[in-house]
Amino acid sequence: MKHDVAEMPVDDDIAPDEAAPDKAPASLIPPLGETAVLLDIDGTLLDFAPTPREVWVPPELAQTLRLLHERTGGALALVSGRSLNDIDLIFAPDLFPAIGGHGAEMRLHPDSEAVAAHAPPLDKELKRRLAAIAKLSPGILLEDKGYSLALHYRLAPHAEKAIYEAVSLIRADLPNAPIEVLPGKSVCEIKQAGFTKASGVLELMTHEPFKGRRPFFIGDDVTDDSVFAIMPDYDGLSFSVGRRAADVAGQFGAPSDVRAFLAQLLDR
Ligand SMILES: O=P(O)(O)OC[C@H]1O[C@H](O[C@H]2O[C@H](CO)[C@@H](O)[C@H](O)[C@H]2O)[C@H](O)[C@@H](O)[C@@H]1O
Repeated sequence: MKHDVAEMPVDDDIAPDEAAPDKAPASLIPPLGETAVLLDIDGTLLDFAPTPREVWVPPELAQTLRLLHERTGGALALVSGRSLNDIDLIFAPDLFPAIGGHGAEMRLHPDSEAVAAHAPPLDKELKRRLAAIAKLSPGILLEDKGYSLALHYRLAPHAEKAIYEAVSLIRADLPNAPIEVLPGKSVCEIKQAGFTKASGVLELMTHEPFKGRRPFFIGDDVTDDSVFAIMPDYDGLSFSVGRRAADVAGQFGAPSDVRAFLAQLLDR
């Protein structure tokens, strides 16, 4: 069966575009007191790991994020497909402002509760049917975020086609269900419709301390494209990682380059 273009999985081994600069000059970024720093997590700040729980936050990165958060007056946010709960476990003991679940959740200050939970949980019966897809092969991992379910196949790459076919069949049975399929890097995620990372950022930017600042966003995945597209609305900038995306001011080769760039912003 042919995948819908919008549902095609994403290759995370795409070679960086040789014609594009492989680094973003720190001089493009306004002084930190005027900037909002918006950062995707997996594949941008952190190297990919075989499973979602195996990622590692280098201590130098944690320190860089703490200092950037402080020097921007709190205007640093993680913008992730992960749930807020998961983000907090990964970066523990640090807490940062964050948009989680591709825009389903948002927290403006490290010590505040989530101010927006835009998504109801996925229908239980639907979730059961989707979860059964994991039985197609050993190595397929389920990640349940409540408002979405992710089927990870990094450990079972041969199962990619079968997963997308099984998801398509379930969707065909439920043409009116308010859900969408989000292809990611070695993951197929089925989420409630009606929110994206961009809708999360649009809301975030209406609140202090983000309001009125010039943001920059760094991301690697197709789910980050929606945020790249809205940065010009704020006179902001976007940078991609590992690929040349539309609307970006530059690109990084790998997460290690992003980490070095962020540290460099503190030295100016
Ligand atoms: O928006 P992001 O912060 O980039 O999050 C995207 C997804 O990241 C996680 O999955 C990905 O990273 C895992 C760890 O490296 C990797 O094993 C997996 O193959 C990747 O798809 C996370 O588990 C998802 O919930 C996020 O949506």
